This record gives sequence, structure tokens and C-alpha cells, in this order.
Amino acid sequence: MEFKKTFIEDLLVIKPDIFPDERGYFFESFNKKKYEAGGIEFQFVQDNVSKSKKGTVRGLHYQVGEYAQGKLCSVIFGKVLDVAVDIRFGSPTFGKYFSIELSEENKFQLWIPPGFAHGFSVLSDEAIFSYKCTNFYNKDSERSIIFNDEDLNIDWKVENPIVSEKDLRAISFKQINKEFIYQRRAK
Ligand SMILES: Cc1cn([C@H]2C[C@H](O)[C@@H](COP(=O)(O)OP(=O)(O)O[C@H]3O[C@H](C)C(=O)[C@H](O)[C@H]3O)O2)c(=O)[nH]c1=O
Repeated sequence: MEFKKTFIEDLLVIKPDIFPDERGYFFESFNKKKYEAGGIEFQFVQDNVSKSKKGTVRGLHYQVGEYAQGKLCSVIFGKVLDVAVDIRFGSPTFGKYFSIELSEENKFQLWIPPGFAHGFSVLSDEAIFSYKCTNFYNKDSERSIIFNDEDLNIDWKVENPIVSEKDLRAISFKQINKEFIYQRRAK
């Protein structure tokens, strides 16, 4: 099992150990002791699953203040481009994003700590996205940034994206500065 750092501090790509045999394969998708040793020292309290068709873009979403969520993201079926935007006040990579393909085939996971906006686009015909959260859903603290924000300039790698009405009404990245989100803890 490998925990790979990215150019954004605390954002990790996890490559699980896979055990293939004539029946198929097995891998541990989460192990408290191993993931804590890998640097993920949060407790998970809620698991989410969503299924989306090709070209869907869900996000960019985050929860503010005490309801900020860390997310351990994986793809059970299909392929997505997973995107995390650093919106931690005080972070040297504030406003920068990291993207990676997560798929049933590569079995990679993305650990997104609290203080990030998260979204993904669906690259396969269908995708089932599964993620563990370090905090409960709290509708009143949920915020969205428009997926095609010109300052973030994210390449979602999909044409004519399918986006929810809610997400189409999201604010721009410039507008989020007016609201406290999450203070990155100095190491
Ligand atoms: C997130 C969430 C939603 N809901 C309900 C609220 C709506 O009635 C329905 C669909 O919610 P929404 O359209 O916000 O679902 P997504 O667009 O997949 O949102 C998620 O997608 C991005 C990529 C994320 O990272 C967030 O976890 C989350 O915001 O599920 C719940 O009951 N519990 C929940 O935790």
C-alpha cells in the first residue's frame, strides 16, 4: 500500500495492495491503522455513493466551518477525473487544484483533507463513486463553486458537461474570500 504525496500538502494519492487470483481480485479499501500510519489521522463518520453517467460533473462542493469534511474518494465502477481545490486560508497552494483519474481499473484513492472544494467528471459510460467523510452532511454549511470558474480554469476532460441546477447556480472562486472556510493548521 502506497501513500503518495502531491504538490498540495496533505493531499494524498493512495495505491492499495491488490491480490488477484483466478476468481478476480481482493484489496483492503480502508484500514484504520494503515491509513493513520499513512498520514490520515481523521475518523470517518459517513460513507456516500453516487452513480453518474458519462459527461456528468458533480461539484465543486465543500462544507464550511465546524462541518468541513475530509473525503477518502474511490471509484467502484467506471472512471472519473477527481478534482480537489485547496481553499484553506493560509495555504501556500490556496486556489490551486490537483486532478487524477480514479477508476475501477487503477483502484487509486484520493485523500482530500478538510478545507478543499471537491468535484469529479465522469469519463466512462457510467461511474459509481464511493467516498468516506470525516464529518456529517450539513445542508446549511454546504457551499459550491461554479465548476467552470475562469480563475480555477479546471480541465474536466468532458464535452458538454451534465451539471445539476444547483451546481449551475454556484458562486465564483473570487466570491468565496468573503467567508471563512478552513484554517490550515501550521505544521
Ligand atoms: C452530499 C449529500 C447529499 N444528500 C442529499 C441532498 C440531495 O437531496 C441529494 C443529492 O445531493 P447533491 O446533488 O448535493 O449530490 P452531489 O452533487 O453528488 O454532491 C456531492 O458531490 C460532491 C462531489 C461532493 O464532494 C460532496 O460530497 C457532495 O456535495 O442527496 C444527502 O442526503 N447527504 C449528503 O451527504
